Amino acid sequence: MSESDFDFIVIGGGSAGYAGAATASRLGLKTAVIEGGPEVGGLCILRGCMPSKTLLESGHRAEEIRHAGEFGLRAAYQGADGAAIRARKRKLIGEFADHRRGQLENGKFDFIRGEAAFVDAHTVEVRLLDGGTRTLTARTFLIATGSSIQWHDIPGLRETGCWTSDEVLDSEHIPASVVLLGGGAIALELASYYQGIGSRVTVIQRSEQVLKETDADVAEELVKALEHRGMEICRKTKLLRVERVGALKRVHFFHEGKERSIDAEEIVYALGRAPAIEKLQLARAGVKTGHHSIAADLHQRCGPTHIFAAGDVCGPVEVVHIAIQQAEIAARNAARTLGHLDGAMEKTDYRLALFAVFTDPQVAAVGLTERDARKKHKIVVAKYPFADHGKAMIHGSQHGFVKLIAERDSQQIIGASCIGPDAAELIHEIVVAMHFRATARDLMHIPHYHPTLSEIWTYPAEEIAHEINLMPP
Ligand SMILES: Cc1cc2nc3c(=O)[nH]c(=O)nc-3n(C[C@H](O)[C@H](O)[C@H](O)COP(=O)(O)OP(=O)(O)OC[C@H]3O[C@@H](n4cnc5c(N)ncnc54)[C@H](O)[C@@H]3O)c2cc1C
Ligand SMILES: NC(=O)c1ccc[n+]([C@@H]2O[C@H](COP(=O)([O-])OP(=O)(O)OC[C@H]3O[C@@H](n4cnc5c(N)ncnc54)[C@H](O)[C@@H]3O)[C@@H](O)[C@H]2O)c1
Repeated sequence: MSESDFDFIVIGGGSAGYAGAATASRLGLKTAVIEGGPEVGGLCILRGCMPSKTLLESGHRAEEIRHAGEFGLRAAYQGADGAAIRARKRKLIGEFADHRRGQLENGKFDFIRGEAAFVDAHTVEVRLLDGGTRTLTARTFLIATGSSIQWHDIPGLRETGCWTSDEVLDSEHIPASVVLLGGGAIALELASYYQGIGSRVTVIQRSEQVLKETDADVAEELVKALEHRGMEICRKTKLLRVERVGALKRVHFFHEGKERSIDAEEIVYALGRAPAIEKLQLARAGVKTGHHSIAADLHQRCGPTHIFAAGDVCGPVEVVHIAIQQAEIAARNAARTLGHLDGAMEKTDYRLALFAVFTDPQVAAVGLTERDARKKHKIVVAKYPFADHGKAMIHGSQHGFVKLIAERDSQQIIGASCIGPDAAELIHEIVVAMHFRATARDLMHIPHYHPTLSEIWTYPAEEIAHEINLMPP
């Protein structure tokens, strides 16, 4: 059966897909969302941000209990109850997923459960989850199919078995020892959780720097802080093979010029994710792909002018707020293409790109890294350590710093990083400042309550203002 006449079909009902559909239907576009997963909710809710942050909260609280003595309190950490941690996670995720299902089924657009593939540039065929197929046509499309785990060939891994973030997030068993493969956000957040609740944790990262998205000094400080908590982080490694040895799993790798091996109860594979495009038959629609990903332009178009993409499926940054921003822009640009909205086509603006990692301590950054800023601008950079900041000292924080980057001529803040307590919250002050194109001097003059963690930003702001010679003598 062929049905016609959608203005906007969204493939994928995750964060990007829902945001795109909600925007399009508000603009009066006849919209359908096609969701092919067995569960409704998308990665963020079901197996990404929300479950991982729920677990991390338990790890963080365990760490606080361990430090109770420092604050004059008698408390002893007696271990974690994996079943209770999972039950809390399942309850919260169930509520978030129910809410998302309600939003998708509220009748503002058609919500179709099935897996879509292009037949041609205006037609998709949907293999319905409850059997049969449907053929749908539309004048514009949004591809928002997200990502899946990218498997690298590591000898012995398949036979030995391993966990991915999916298993970690839904297991009631807490392994006594864990080896995490990879040094990205997923590996380090899960490592931080396990370290917190008391597992012995080793991280094996290929290159020298963990968290490639950040500056080297930030990544280095994170390694120092995590190692201080007792974690082993091996960098500049080459994975060789994996095998089972009795009840344990053994990872062989090159490190510091020699072959080493580490035994652990479980291996957690976190070597990256890849765009989920293999089932979409993109060539039939003329969609541009590059290096196994969809090549979307700043209008979120990906080849044909009526096909847009948003979220993990196209990158360049695989985080939720960017997925939502791209999808909303794509929906508005689709409405413009169809004459439902006036004005020039919008472009996605990455000036305020944000990144946060919820390790203990947290890492967060906005705008340009120092590495990229140096390539493009004349800059002034200032840092201030939490170890020298009154409220952070009261807080018991020993590690971390804030870093502010300003463009020398315009004096505008063009980037910032923070590693330390509540970094993912603290960074938002700089997001707002950068949104209004504030200078370091503006930031220095904005009132900050004392004593707060937030007032730490005024120190690098003051240093930059001095250095740019804006301060009165
Ligand atoms: C462990 C983990 C922790 C994370 N933590 C954070 C965090 O703290 N903060 C943050 O910002 N980001 C985090 N992320 C990343 C974040 O989850 C993703 O960037 C975001 O969820 C991507 O949204 P999306 O809409 O692009 O994709 P998804 O939410 O994956 O949605 C894609 C949807 O498309 C469906 N689909 C796929 N193919 C088809 C098809 N052919 N037909 C129909 N439907 C299809 C899928 O079933 C899925 O529901 C984390 C990721 C992981 C794995
Ligand atoms: N807090 C957050 O916002 C958050 C949390 C989790 C995930 N995410 C998103 O999910 C996506 C996937 O995260 P990820 O951590 O899986 O991927 P990633 O690509 O960020 O990290 C993978 C890491 O594995 C390393 N690696 C690759 N091959 C290796 C090998 N053979 N040996 C050792 N190390 C190797 C890489 O150098 C890299 O550090 C990211 O894009 C991230 O943005 C975001």
